[in-house]
Amino acid sequence: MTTLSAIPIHAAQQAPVHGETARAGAPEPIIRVRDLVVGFGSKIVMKGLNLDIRRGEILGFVGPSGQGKSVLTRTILGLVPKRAGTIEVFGEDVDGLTVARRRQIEQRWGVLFQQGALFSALTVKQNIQMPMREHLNLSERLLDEFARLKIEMVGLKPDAADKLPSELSGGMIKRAALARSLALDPEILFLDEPTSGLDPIGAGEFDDLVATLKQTLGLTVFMVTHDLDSLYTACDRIAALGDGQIIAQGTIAEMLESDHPWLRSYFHGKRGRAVVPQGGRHAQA
Ligand SMILES: Nc1ncnc2c1ncn2[C@@H]1O[C@H](COP(=O)(O)OP(=O)(O)OP(=O)(O)O)[C@@H](O)[C@H]1O
Repeated sequence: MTTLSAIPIHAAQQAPVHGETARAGAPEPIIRVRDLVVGFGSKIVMKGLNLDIRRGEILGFVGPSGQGKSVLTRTILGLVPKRAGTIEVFGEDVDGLTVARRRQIEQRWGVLFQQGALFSALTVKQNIQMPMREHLNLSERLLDEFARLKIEMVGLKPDAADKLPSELSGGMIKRAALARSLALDPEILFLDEPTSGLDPIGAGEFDDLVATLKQTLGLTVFMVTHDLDSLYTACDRIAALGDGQIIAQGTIAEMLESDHPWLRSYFHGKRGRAVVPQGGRHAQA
């Protein structure tokens, strides 16, 4: 690593923010959702949901299809309006934020949406640099150096920098999109089904990468997933959504003990049973 690689973008570019708590001493949880109600027309998707995302954890978020996992993510990100309830991010109620403060907070999270979302006309390097250009005022030399670091961080070869998304495999696209979500050195990563579309080996490698990044960068990760392997190998805790509320949360061991019918069929059904013997790397976290 070069000396430059040790410089966090935050330190170089972002002035301390009023009321900011230092990263190491921040209060838990990093995100706190209370009594959340979200709906579209007459359809109510969140019915008084409560959830904490704790600093430094990988929280796997599961639940039947169409129950609102993506909607919750998008609501926390401010992309879907809520009807009631509170969302606190980094200890601040998002309802009270000024536009400028909101923008500062948005720089502290990275998002990897399910539909990849790399710009097809831009190279990997240009994709990664896009959030940096939008939020930071860096020289071209620093932009190139930071993009190079992000590419290295996600395990892509340096020559991926100048490739277009169409020249990459599915796994490489996921890694490039992850590199872009890390562009601003976020504290939280939101991953929406990050291993969907990957073969089991590629998915396992991606899970390992996320777990490694969590350790090395001190990230908090909120991961929407249907992937049982991810729950066993990467997640510290799991929260399950059902009928607009959290029906259970805890370690994989605790989820396995749940009597809830959906959780029983999810974890103890045919696919769940197939995964159990190979899992457990993080089961006792
Ligand atoms: N913009 C929208 N307008 C109307 N309804 C919406 C909108 N976004 C989501 N919904 C509805 O909200 C519900 C929850 O959708 P969501 O995509 O969050 O489910 P999910 O749990 O992530 O599903 P999956 O596991 O299949 O990805 C669905 O019934 C969906 O049709």
